[in-house]
Amino acid sequence: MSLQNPPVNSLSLEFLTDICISVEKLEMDKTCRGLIITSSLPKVFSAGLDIMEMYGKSPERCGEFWRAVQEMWLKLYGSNMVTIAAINGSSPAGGCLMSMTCDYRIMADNPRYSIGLNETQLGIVAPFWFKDTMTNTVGHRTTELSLQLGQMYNPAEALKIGLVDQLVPEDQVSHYSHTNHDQVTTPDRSKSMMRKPTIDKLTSKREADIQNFVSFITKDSIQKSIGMYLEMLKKRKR
Ligand SMILES: CCCCCCCC/C=C\CC(=O)SCCNC(=O)CCNC(=O)[C@H](O)C(C)(C)COP(=O)(O)OP(=O)(O)OC[C@H]1O[C@@H](n2cnc3c(N)ncnc32)[C@H](O)[C@@H]1OP(=O)(O)O
Repeated sequence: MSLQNPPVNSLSLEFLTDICISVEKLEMDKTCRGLIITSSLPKVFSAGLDIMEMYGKSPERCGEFWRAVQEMWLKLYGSNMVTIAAINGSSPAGGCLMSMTCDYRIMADNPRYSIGLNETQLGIVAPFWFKDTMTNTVGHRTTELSLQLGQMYNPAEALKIGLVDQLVPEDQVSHYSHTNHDQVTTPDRSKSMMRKPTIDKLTSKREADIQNFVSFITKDSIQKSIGMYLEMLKKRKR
């Protein structure tokens, strides 16, 4: 599955819906042995959630958006397929979350790229299931530090903390993803055994999580923080 939503593969409601439909189709296809997620765009795997979906939108629309974010996570984290993230560019926040849903992460060894949960930089606290996914990937202490600082990691740092499993030359990300994928035939029961408690936690609190998100994100103070962050993103370009 090659992500293609220019300019930066931000995860809008529409794009998330497309991703969910694609994953569902693959999941039902008996001939499909697994999934490699990568990006069709240069330099960016995914810029994470589309910030415009969280800025100046109605509570109803925010709720619909958040349900789609949850759905993407539930489908990928709970997938019966062998999943590999071929991270061929930067992958902040929701992009990092998406790659952490996979069984294995291969990243392009380019020091210009970064990966991590940077929500704190937007004045936002990462939701509990973002936090849980990271804890399951890199452990409690590293997650605590990482979330408190909104830390982004270059590929070497990401490898060191176990946020990614392998670094490869930029032009060989696809090759190595396929080679690794071929070595694994089918996920055994240990995958669902390890992930079930985390999945059940969100499933049982899904509606409350949507309500929390909507009331948090529509607060004036949070809207102001997001507005300032958007301004900063645009200024950085000039
Ligand atoms: C109680 C519970 C409450 C829970 C609330 C929690 C909610 C969840 C919160 C966060 C999850 C997220 O995923 S938020 C998104 C975070 N993402 C980022 O901070 C990434 C920001 N982007 C970048 O760092 C860079 O754009 C990049 C490294 C990804 C790519 O850099 P590049 O130089 O190639 O591109 P530009 O920076 O020039 O960007 C091009 C263009 O795209 C716009 N842009 C970038 N990222 C986003 C985004 N995530 N959403 C929407 N738009 C984005 C950027 O502003 C540029 O736009 P213009 O061309 O119009 O200037």
